[in-house]
Amino acid sequence: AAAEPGDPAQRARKPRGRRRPDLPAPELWTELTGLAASSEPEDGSEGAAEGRAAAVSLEEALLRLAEFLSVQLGAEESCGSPADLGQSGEVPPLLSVTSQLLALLAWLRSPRGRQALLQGTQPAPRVRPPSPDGSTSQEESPSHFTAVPGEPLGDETQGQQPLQLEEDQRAWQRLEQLILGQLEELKQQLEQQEEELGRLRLGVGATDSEKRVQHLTLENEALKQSLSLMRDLLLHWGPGPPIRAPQEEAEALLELQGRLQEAQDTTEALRAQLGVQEVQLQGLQGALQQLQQETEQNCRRELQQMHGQLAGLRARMASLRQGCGDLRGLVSTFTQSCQGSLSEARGQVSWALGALSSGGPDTQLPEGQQGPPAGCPGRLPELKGNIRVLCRLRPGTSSSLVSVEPGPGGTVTTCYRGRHRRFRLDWVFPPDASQEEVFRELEPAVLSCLRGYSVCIFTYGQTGTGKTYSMEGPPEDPGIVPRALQSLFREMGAGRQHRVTLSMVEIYNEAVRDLLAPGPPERLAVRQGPEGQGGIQVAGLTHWDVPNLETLHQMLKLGRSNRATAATAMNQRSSRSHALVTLTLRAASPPRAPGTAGTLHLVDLAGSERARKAGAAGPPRGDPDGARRLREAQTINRSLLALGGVMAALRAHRPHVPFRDSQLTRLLQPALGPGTTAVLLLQVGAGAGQVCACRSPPTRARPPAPLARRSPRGRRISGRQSAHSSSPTEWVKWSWGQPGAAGSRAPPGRPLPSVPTLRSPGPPAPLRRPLAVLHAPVPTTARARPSRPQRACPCSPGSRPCPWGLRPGLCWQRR
Ligand SMILES: Nc1ncnc2c1ncn2[C@@H]1O[C@H](COP(=O)(O)OP(=O)(O)OP(=O)(O)O)[C@@H](O)[C@H]1O
Repeated sequence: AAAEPGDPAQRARKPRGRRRPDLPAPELWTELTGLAASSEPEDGSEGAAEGRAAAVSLEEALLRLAEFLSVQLGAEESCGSPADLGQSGEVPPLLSVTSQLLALLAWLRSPRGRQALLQGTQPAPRVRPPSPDGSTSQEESPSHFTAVPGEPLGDETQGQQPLQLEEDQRAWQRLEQLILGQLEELKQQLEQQEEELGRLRLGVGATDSEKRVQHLTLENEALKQSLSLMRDLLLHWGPGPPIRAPQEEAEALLELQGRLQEAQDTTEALRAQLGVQEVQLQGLQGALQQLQQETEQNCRRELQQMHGQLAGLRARMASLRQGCGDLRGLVSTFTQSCQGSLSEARGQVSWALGALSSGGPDTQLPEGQQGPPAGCPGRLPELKGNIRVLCRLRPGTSSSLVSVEPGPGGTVTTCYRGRHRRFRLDWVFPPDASQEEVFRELEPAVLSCLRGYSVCIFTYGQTGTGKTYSMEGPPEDPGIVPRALQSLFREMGAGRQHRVTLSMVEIYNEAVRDLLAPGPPERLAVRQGPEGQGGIQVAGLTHWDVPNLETLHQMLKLGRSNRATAATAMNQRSSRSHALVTLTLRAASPPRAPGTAGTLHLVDLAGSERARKAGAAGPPRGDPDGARRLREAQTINRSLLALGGVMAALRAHRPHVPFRDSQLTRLLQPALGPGTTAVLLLQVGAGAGQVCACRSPPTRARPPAPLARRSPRGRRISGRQSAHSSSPTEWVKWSWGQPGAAGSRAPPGRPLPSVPTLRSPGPPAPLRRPLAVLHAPVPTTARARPSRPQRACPCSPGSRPCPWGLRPGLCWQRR
């Protein structure tokens, strides 16, 4: 190497333990192959035959070395250089071994090497293997071997043989030490690998660990090959005399093999452990996922259960509240009933005392006046509750939509969009219930008016469900109103002690109108009565004394005919207004205290309706009928909503009851207040039968030709006043008054009804209400229509004459 400084072997020897960056693996391979080729003797001397054996062995060694290097390089290329193993500048021991071998080859190429080869199969003893640190000392450098090829070997040389042998022996010992050093390095590498394996056992990551294991496996393979190569070289080139070194080496090799085996076993065990851990990890992940899903499902289920329980609790609380309200109502009703009984007893006692004292000592009370009037069954209405709700099903109602359990405390079950709801009511009438059956349940309440009670019966329900049928009924099967009147008059008997007055109003589009007004229809004002008199007053409302039942029927018929009706998609003759019939029964003689008044309100409410269903929605542009129908439906629904609000407030015993929300509730305020009895007949109808019998599209009933309305003074009624008469509905408003009165007209094709003898009730009698009726209605002041209208309406600005000829304060313009 010293002789040929440019030899690649020298370059390979210099950076011992260091990678040669200037010599890539393929070039190294080429260099080694070239060396192998050049190791053959070039001169073809006689030593060639002997040297061939050494050259062949050397070639084999070189081929093995090349094979090893290829394995090593392949391992490095496939695995890359791991960061921890490939520390910068760290060269695998195999390359160091390679560099040593290259140094040896370089020496063999030198003349001295060749000479040594010629002398025997053993390698030249003067080879100075590099020191373990890679440097070659000056005295051990190949330059120390100064033999020249071709120089004859004399006796002097032979005399120096023991010395030379000794020197060779030392050189071989150094070589042995060097190899042992290499082996030490290999051991250290193995220890490092073991450490790496230990680190892998801690488990960093599956992918990195696998890579590391693969890399270490390849390293192990390479080391194994390196070891076997070294062993072969040692066996081939190793010194003969020192027997101990090969043995130790063999032991060391065995130990190393054992370690290698151990490392391989550890690697295998680690790999198996990794596989097991991966399986366990997958299992754990699956279990975790399943656990999450189960937890989520459980949470959802529990949440739903909680929601259900909450809804149940809410419903229970609502029913408890309702029950509490009912109980409160019962208690208050009972208290009032007791008070009523007491006051009645007091009244009877005082009347009896008065009668006895005025008659003299022998006076006896008439037999028939000792008890309450016949047919008045005690205090049944009060004990049944002051608000009772009955229900009647319209014939033809589909049983799949509405099913009932009829009778007292019966139930109505509705099915709407698959949702069933059940309602318990005071009484439920089946669809085939007759008018007689319905009235029988209401009769006690009706008759209680004779004892001074205020009773209100009204029908409520969707349009076309039979409210008017139940209330009025056809002539051949009369409804509640005719039967109630008949029953009352029958109870009063021929020699009746009551004065009966009648009033009848309708609420059309929130306007209160007198259906029995002798003059043209007018909008009446509803006012709160003066302090002390209480109740509600309707200014201008006529109250008619009714002498007998026939007159009463005629008047009701007249009022009905004046009511606003119209054809809708759901009812051919739909009531477009709320109708209120009020009958006041004032006791005029004993046994009742004079002036004691009972009131019976019979209310036929307009039907609640959906504009779309009733055909009122979406009127074609410019269709005034459709627009009016829509407005009617809106006001009807609004007033019914207000009625619902009032009922809810009464039921909940709220301090404020919103009576003022609509004209309907204002008018009904006296009938719904404390101490009164209200009976609500709920009309229910659903299914095909509910639809109007005439399946043809709703025909616009042609209103009768407008009457030639004229004021009593002969002026034409126009503009806003005549809007009433130009209504599209079928109602006909016509003035009705004393025969021959100005403005009396019969509608075309309609005979004038036989006019009963009416008389104005005159100023109201002083009011004496029974104590039980705390808020009995105060009859409004009956206003007799003046026979002759005033010439001018002083309430209008500029003394413009009132077109209706009304008295001052009643003119609509002023109002
Ligand atoms: N119980 C019944 N038996 C026989 N026919 C009935 C019954 N109930 C209702 N009808 C019929 O149903 C139709 C509609 O009834 P009605 O006019 O009384 O309904 P309504 O509820 O007053 O409607 P609206 O609110 O529109 O005035 C009428 O032709 C009536 O004869």
